Amino acid sequence: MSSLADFQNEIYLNGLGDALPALPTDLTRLEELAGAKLSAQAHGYVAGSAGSEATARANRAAFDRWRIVPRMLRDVADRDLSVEVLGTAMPSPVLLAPVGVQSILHPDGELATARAAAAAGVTQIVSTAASYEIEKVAEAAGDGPRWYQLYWPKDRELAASFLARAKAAGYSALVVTLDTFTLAWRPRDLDQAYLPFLRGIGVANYYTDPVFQRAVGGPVTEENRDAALLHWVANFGNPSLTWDDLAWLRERWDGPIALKGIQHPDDARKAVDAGMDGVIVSNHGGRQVDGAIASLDALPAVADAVKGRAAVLFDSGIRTGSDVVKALALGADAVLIGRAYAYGLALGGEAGVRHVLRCLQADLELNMALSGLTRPSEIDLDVLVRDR
Ligand SMILES: Cc1cc2nc3c(=O)[nH]c(=O)nc-3n(C[C@H](O)[C@H](O)[C@H](O)COP(=O)(O)O)c2cc1C
Ligand SMILES: O=C(O)C(=O)c1ccccc1
Repeated sequence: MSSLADFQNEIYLNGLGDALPALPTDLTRLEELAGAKLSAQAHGYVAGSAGSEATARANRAAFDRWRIVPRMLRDVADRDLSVEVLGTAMPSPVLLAPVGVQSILHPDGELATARAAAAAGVTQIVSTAASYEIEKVAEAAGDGPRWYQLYWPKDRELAASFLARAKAAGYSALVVTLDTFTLAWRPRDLDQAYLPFLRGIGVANYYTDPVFQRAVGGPVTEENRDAALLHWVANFGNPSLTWDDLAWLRERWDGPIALKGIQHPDDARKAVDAGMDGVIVSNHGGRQVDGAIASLDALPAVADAVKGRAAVLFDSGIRTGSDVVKALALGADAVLIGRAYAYGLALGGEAGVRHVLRCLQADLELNMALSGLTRPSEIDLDVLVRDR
């Protein structure tokens, strides 16, 4: 019996703002509140997307074109939202997407997120561009489930070092992000000439790495700081990678691997052919290709192409429980949230992320139960109609 929905009664009985953070329970309202709290630069970085932000808007609009058709009298008393994805047990089909540079949101950054995720048993995907070293994030997570997200650097030795460190620190699965070998045209950041890395945020996992240090002639200090930054810029991404390069990765990581940024069914098939265990249907929250298809619209064809052969995860635009139901109905096994928890972190640190997780999971369970659904495995296309 799931207890994720108990949060609803807890709020009614005790209220928000006493023991619980006084944050809205409608997670779509967090962005605006975070805007009032964060610097214009940090808010622009997180809330912003690529170009005219057409894809970011399309991501949200796509959810609105589907409607859930609730079913009655189905005995939904016994509910269980738990799933297992890539060998990891989860209380619900919700994970925390890799979000780098979290110290621009809150001084405790990924450490606060790790504590909140671990307390909920929710899987945190930790970015190569985290503001804290992945070993320290792992320590904050304790027994909490964690996956590692690789930004595949040009230097193969550095990539190998990242993988070895992630393995040693207990990250159980690998997520390889393909859609961001370089940052897109992002007007909000360009207009403010703002990049976290130029301020030394998001480079901790590079600067403390022995392979990186060898390349810049020792530990990064005041003296070689500019050289280190140039080396980071030159190495962050590799635009010349092809599908053939995945064999190298497959040989060096013995756990599950998922490719993030898949939008075309042929790419999903190629991922399976290359021995990958999962795909993450994502357009990076609209932050990369402006004018790209809404991620939800890309999901059904990708799921059709590989379902049963690979885990299908989804992100870009998830804000509510009904969004999760729709993504699962359209073929996802689980979803990732990005900005939703990033704003929680900005507004309330660890408690803010915990709040977001509790709200989203309670909303999801109630939405499912009231629709006649007790388990994620019951959610399929029959649950939805296209809104005309
Ligand atoms: C501030 C910010 C930083 C991000 N950093 C990373 C990252 O380091 N690695 C990565 O794979 N994706 C990164 N993403 C993309 C997220 O993993 C995810 O794909 C996206 O946020 C999903 O869309 P949503 O924000 O609408 O949930 C980032 C997103 C944001 C908003
Ligand atoms: O901003 C992003 O979307 C992103 O993915 C990223 C890339 C490098 C470092 C930090 C975040």
